[in-house]
Formats: sequence, C-alpha cells, structure tokens
Amino acid sequence: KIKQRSLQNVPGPASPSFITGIATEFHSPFDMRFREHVLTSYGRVLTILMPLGDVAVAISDPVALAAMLGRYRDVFELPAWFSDTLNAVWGPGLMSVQGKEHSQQRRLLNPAFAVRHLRDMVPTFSGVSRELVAVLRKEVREARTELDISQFLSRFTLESIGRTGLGYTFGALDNHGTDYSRALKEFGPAMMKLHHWRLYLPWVRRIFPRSWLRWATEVLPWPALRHMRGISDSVYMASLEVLQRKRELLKHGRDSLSNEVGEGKDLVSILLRLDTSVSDENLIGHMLLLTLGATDTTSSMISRVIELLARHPEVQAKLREELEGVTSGSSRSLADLDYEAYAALPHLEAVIRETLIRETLRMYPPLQISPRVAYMDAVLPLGQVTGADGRTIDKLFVPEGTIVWINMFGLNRDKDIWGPDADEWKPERWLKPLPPSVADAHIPSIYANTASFLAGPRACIGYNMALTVMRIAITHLVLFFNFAPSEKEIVWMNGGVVSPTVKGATSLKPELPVVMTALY
Ligand code: HEM
Repeated sequence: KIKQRSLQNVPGPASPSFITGIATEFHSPFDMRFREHVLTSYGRVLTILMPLGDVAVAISDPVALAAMLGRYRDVFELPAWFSDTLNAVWGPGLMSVQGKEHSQQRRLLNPAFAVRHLRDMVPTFSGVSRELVAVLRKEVREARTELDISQFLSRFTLESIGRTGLGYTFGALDNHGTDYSRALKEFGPAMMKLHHWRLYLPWVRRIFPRSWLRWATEVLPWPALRHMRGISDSVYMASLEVLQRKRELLKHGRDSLSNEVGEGKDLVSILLRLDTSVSDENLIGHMLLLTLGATDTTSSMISRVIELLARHPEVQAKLREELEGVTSGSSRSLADLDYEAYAALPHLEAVIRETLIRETLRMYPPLQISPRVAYMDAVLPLGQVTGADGRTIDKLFVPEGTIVWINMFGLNRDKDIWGPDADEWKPERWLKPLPPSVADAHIPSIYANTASFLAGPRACIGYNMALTVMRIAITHLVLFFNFAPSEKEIVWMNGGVVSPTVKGATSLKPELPVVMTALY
C-alpha cells in the first residue's frame, strides 16, 4: 500500500467506505450503469478503490496499453485467481496458463482458426441459422408476437459452436437440453456465487495438494462449491466422450470423421489431426474455454444488434431492403451463400459487417474490462493523461501486485478519439472516413480500431469466427422477421459478459423481449 502512493494523483471515483471501497458497486452484476459511468468519466487512467484501501487501476490510454500488451506482456498477465479458477473447473486451457506455456498453446491452436477452416464452417452456420428461423417461425404465429429472443439466440450460438467447434450437437434448437448444455449454462451463475472466494484459490492451491482439494469439494457442507464440482464433472465426462469417439474413429484414417456431426471440419477434429499427441486433459481444457469464450459473447452481441434494430426501425428497414437486393429474400438463395459468395457481396459486407457489427461492437463490447496483475514493479508510458491535480502525467509507476483492468469500454467510447458523438450508436459513421484522431491514437486493436477483441498475445482467437457467425445469423433474422421494441424496459447486466434482461430482474438469466412479425 505504501508503494501505491504513486497512484495518489490518479483520478477516480471517491469511496464512501474504506472497508468495501467501490468494488461491490463496480462489479455488481445487476446494473451496468455505475460501472459504465466510472469507465468513461475519469480519463484514460483511473483508480478503483478496493476493500481496505487497496487501489486497482483501469487503463484505456492507447500508449500505456500498447506497452502492457507489447514489451511488458510478461509483467502484466492474467491474475492467478482468474487462471486458477478456470484451471480448477475446466482444466488447462488458454486462459489458465501464462507466459511461455500460453504462447506454446496458442501456437498449437492458431492454425485451427485459419480462414480456410472457417470457410468450411459457413454451410454449418447457415444451416443452424435456417433452423433458428424455422423454430422462431413456429413461435411467431401471429403478427406482432412478443417473445424472449435471447434464449433462442443463446441456443443458436451454443449449437453453432458445438457443431463447428466440438463436432457435437446439443440437439434441436426448440428442445435444447443435454447434460453438457445444462452444465455450461449453469456455470456463469454458479461462478457468481463463488466470486469472492476465487481470490483465495491460488493461496489454497499452493498449500493443499490437488487430490485433497477434490476430496474437500465432496465433503465440505458448501452447496455452491458442490454445485460447481458437479458442473465441472459432468462437462468433463461429456467432453471426454466426444474426444474418445473422435480418437477412436481417427484410428481408421483421416477421413473417418466425415460422417460425424462436424464432418471432421470442427476445431477439435482439426486439432486432433494437427497433433494427436495432445493430452485429453489439455484438449478438454481447450474445448471448454472455446465453448465458453464463444457462446455468451456472440449471443450477447447478436441480442444487442436485434435490440438496436428494434429501436431503430429506419436502420432495420434500410438493412432489409439492401439485403433483399442481394439475396432476393428466399431461403434457397441464402442457403446457397458460401464463404466466397458472402465475401463476393461487398455490399452485404459493407452493410452488416462494416457498419452494424463494427458500431455495435464499439459501443457495446460484451467484455468491457479485462483483468491483469503487475507481477513486478513497472513504469508505464502514458499518452494523454491528466492527474487529479490538473497537470499532465507522462508516466505511471505501477507497483507489483496492483490489479490493472484493461478498459476496453472506455477506449471504445473515448470522445477525444471517436469524436463528440462517441456515445451515440451510428452505424453510418463507418461509411465515411473516420476522424484522423482514430488513426493518430494508434489503438492496439485486431479489428476496426476497437478494443472489443483486445490485442496482443491474448487477443480473441475466435474473432473471425464470431464475425462470420454473427453476420450469417443477422442476415437470416432480418430477412425473415421484423423486430419492434417491447414495452418492457431492458437493463443490461453483467454475468461474465453483458447480457440483457428486463428491469427489476434479480436473476442473471438473460431475457430480451422483442415484438416479432414473420415476413414470409
Ligand atoms: C463477439 C464475440 C466475441 C468477443 C467480443 C470476444 C472477446 C474476447 C476478448 C476481449 C478476449 C480477451 C480476454 C482477455 O484477455 O481477458 C477474448 C479471448 C478469447 N476468445 Fe473471444 N470473443 C468473442 C468470440 C469468441 C469466439 C467465437 C471464440 C472461439 C471460437 C472465442 C475464443 C476466445 C479464446 C479461446 C480466448 C482466450 C485467448 C487467449 O487467452 O489467448 N471468442 N475474446
């Protein structure tokens, strides 16, 4: 704490309590408004007061972020409590390992995400999108039917990722329920119940052997912990079954998976073919992290786009008109669109990917902040940062042990970068040249100058897959249905990712009522 004096001149919201700081309010899963206010109102470096006077920092300054994600990548790593929890529940995946081990795993996984594999997945995404349309059609029998679309979108993304990621089907979209899918859905809320205890896990793991910890999860009278253990076990067993079947089939030749769900073109089959020496434990860790990383983020994004289109009928009508122009609106012509055909439709690309998705990802990133810890003292260079005393600060001493949140939300909404209308959702901003301040800021980014997929060694590995599946789903939805807003007020909450729900909800289950009309 004495070392943290270097952070005294950094602005940030005051705390009414030394005991709790503002951590509880800041991390509250039920209302995002306080967090969003904090992340955008105190400049590019700000402090967040934690319990008992500890200070965390949130950074959206592009110069500091470039250093954190570049030359100081090994100094600012994921906190041990974060990686250890994922490791304990899911096994060793990308986010439960650090440093060199992470780079090695990433090198192993990267080839599976190559565009040529993604291309093979397009027919599957289109197929699941058609199933989504068919299921929704059954629900939307009358003009103007109000329904909770988020549950369908979450089944849609889980099924899309199941087939293309794992080579596994969770079943029909209107009757989704395997032990696997139920366990995955229960993970987020179950983790929220254990959230505060996660901080002690690295310490507990250092003291007690792994076998003892497993035994403890069985005997301790702690329902939340037992529930998590149950989730972990059932997902592990289901994954192992999928994996062993694939390994068995592969013994009969590389083409032997072609009659399976993913036709051998799914990520796990690709990985198995690339390197069959990877252990089951490692592969299961990857499978689960990919599924978790992919589903809630992607379905939350599609939900957000649908909600925005419902609230902006003029944008929706224009989009539909343009889509009908290129596809003629029939399901057959849509079904025929493969990866090349989509890419050859520059207009479609421009409309959906380059305006709607870019702007929605910029304004509403499903992950708003990402945690890092300074594993040793470091001095970060700063670009444009003003201290609490009104003077410019050009570097920041970050003491070892300080939690540093990468503030993706603040960076995407920075008015000095994006202009005075940064808080407005304007898809059309992407049709004209962006203000020169965007290029001048040198934002560390892998997509469209936004921080939504992050950058650096831990940038989202599946971002191209996410963009492809979102584009295909949105095309189908907009062509077949009209969306209007429900009278219920939607409040966006944080359950790991930002999820919609109606005002007053006390559970973290996403709910997005919209009024739908079938168009064909
Ligand atoms: C709109 C959808 C998505 C968004 C906004 C998103 C965003 C992100 C972000 C911000 C990170 C960095 C997290 C951190 O370092 O704290 C990340 C990492 C990751 N994402 Fe995504 N993601 C999306 C979809 C996907 C998909 C479809 C997949 C897989 C098929 C995926 C797999 C992963 C994995 C495995 C990581 C960990 C990478 C590593 O640690 O090396 N994500 N994602």
